[in-house]
This record gives sequence, structure tokens and C-alpha cells, in this order.
Amino acid sequence: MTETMIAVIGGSGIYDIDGLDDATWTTVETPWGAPSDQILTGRLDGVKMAFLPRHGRGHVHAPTDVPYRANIDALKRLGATDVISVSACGSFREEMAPGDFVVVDQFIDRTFAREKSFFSSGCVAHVALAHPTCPRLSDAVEDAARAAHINVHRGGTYLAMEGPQFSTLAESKMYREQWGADVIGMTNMPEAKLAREAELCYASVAMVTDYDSWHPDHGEVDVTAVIATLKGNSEKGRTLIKGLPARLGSTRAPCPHGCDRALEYAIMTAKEKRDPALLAKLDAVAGRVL
Ligand SMILES: CSC[C@H]1O[C@H](OP(=O)(O)O)[C@H](O)[C@@H]1O
Ligand SMILES: Nc1ncnc2[nH]cnc12
Repeated sequence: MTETMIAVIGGSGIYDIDGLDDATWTTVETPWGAPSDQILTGRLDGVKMAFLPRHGRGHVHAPTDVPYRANIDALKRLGATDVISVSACGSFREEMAPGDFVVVDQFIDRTFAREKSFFSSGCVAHVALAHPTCPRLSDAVEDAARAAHINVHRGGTYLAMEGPQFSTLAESKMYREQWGADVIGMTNMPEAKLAREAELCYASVAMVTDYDSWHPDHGEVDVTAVIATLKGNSEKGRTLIKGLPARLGSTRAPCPHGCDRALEYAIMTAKEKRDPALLAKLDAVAGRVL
């Protein structure tokens, strides 16, 4: 049995969480640079917790510049076992209305200006990503959301765009009608890919703030609309987080879906051909298998 540490990555509108015992903001250094901010650690109902504001306190990092690798490495280094991403998103579905939460289970990655892997020449690895989120962790998130009386949708495809501008109307319609995406945001990729490489269970709860630009009865999305909805959503997000420790427990068995063993057969580079400098950087992320 491993001790659980629930890590929450808070998105737009969520820059801290309250109610932690022994709450301390901790500086974590990583071989991939500095994370978005210090990490808030403590305990909730006796369970270890970590909280990292994705954009930093004061919203300083643009979606393109969020240090995704440092964030995931820092959480792994601290001992995180489960990562819950909380994000604002636009909706492509009438029934996924502003104020609703979507427990995302698939992604379309349209980002192009970000470092997307811990691995590269010198230590090549290919993890499976057909199922990028952890069903066990997603169950806990869904259950906590229902208990908090949040209107929650289980399953949905999140289109990750580069931003920072919102989509054009043509893009919005294409993502919705041709590509079958359900929600859109700018941050869950490469975060989910990196969590898988770091053998962390990852679940994503997307808080709907707007209908992007496609909806004939709603105006096009702008930050004012997003922030207005976020004001209500972020409080619901905090309530959901408080329900997680009781559902996940203070110790955990191996993930039944294998998230914590994702690297078992993923590394291709022969032992004698691996780059020692890269291996040193991979100590936290891949130390288990190196
Ligand atoms: C404030 S609107 C656009 C911004 O909000 C979302 O951030 P996050 O995913 O961290 O909640 C979206 O992805 C954009 O970065
Ligand atoms: N419509 C939208 N597109 C991209 N990111 C978002 N975050 C919140 N709403 C969004």
C-alpha cells in the first residue's frame, strides 16, 4: 500500500484552496525549471494534499507558457499519487451549460508551442494514451461532484487549443460539428500526457463557463463572461475538492487501470545507449523503472 497524496491543479479562478490542516506554501525545484508557483501542502480529513495554481497566484502564466513539465515533476517529487485538474472551459453542447462540470475522459491536442514529453533522444519512451484519464479517480471526482449537488456530466472530449485568443467561429463550428469535441480549453494538454509519463493517475474536471462562439442564442465568448461564470463555479470546485479525501482514502492499492505502471514497457532506448544527463533529469518521473 502506498500513502495517497491528492494533488489538485487549479485553473483560471482557483488560485488556492482552504481548509487544509498544516497548510504550507512550499518551493519545489525541478530539473525542468520552476513550477507555476509554490505548492500548497497540508492534510484534508487526514489525507495528504497538494495544490498548485496552474497560472500562478495572480494569473501570471499564459496557457502556452505554463511550465507543464516542471509542474508534473514537482508534484511527483512531492509524493503525489493522484492529480486532479480543475479548469475553465467553453462548451460545444447545449446540454453542457455554463455552471455545469464535465468529467472529461478524452482529449484532442491542437496545441503546438509546448514541450510535451519528459523523454527525448537519449531516453526514448512511448506511453499508451488511448485512455488518458484514470476511471477510478474520475469516479471519485464524479461522486464528489454529485454529493455537492453540482450538475455533472461524466465523459466528454476536451479540445486543447494553443490560445491565447479564443477560437474563430469557423474553428468553433468545426470542433463541434466535424470533430465531435464537447468542451474546449487551453491547458489540459500536454498536462495529461505528462501525468501519464510520470505514472500519475489523472482526472480532469472542466467547469463550463461559456458556449464558445458557435451558439446562435449566446454571444461570442469573452473574458468578462468567463469570469462572471467562474465566480460561481470556483466555489463549487472548492466544495468538490473537499469531498475527495473521504472517497480516495489515505492509502491506495496499485491503480486497477495501470496508470502507476505506464512506463513498465515504454522505454525503447537500450540501457547502454541512454544519456546520463537526461536520466538524471528523469529521477522523479521515471526513477522507478530506470
Ligand atoms: C480565463 S479564460 C481562458 C483560460 O481559462 C482556462 O484556463 P484553465 O484551463 O487553467 O482553467 C483556459 O484553458 C484558458 O487558459
Ligand atoms: N471558450 C473557451 N475557449 C478556450 N478556453 C476557454 N476557457 C474558458 N472558455 C474557453
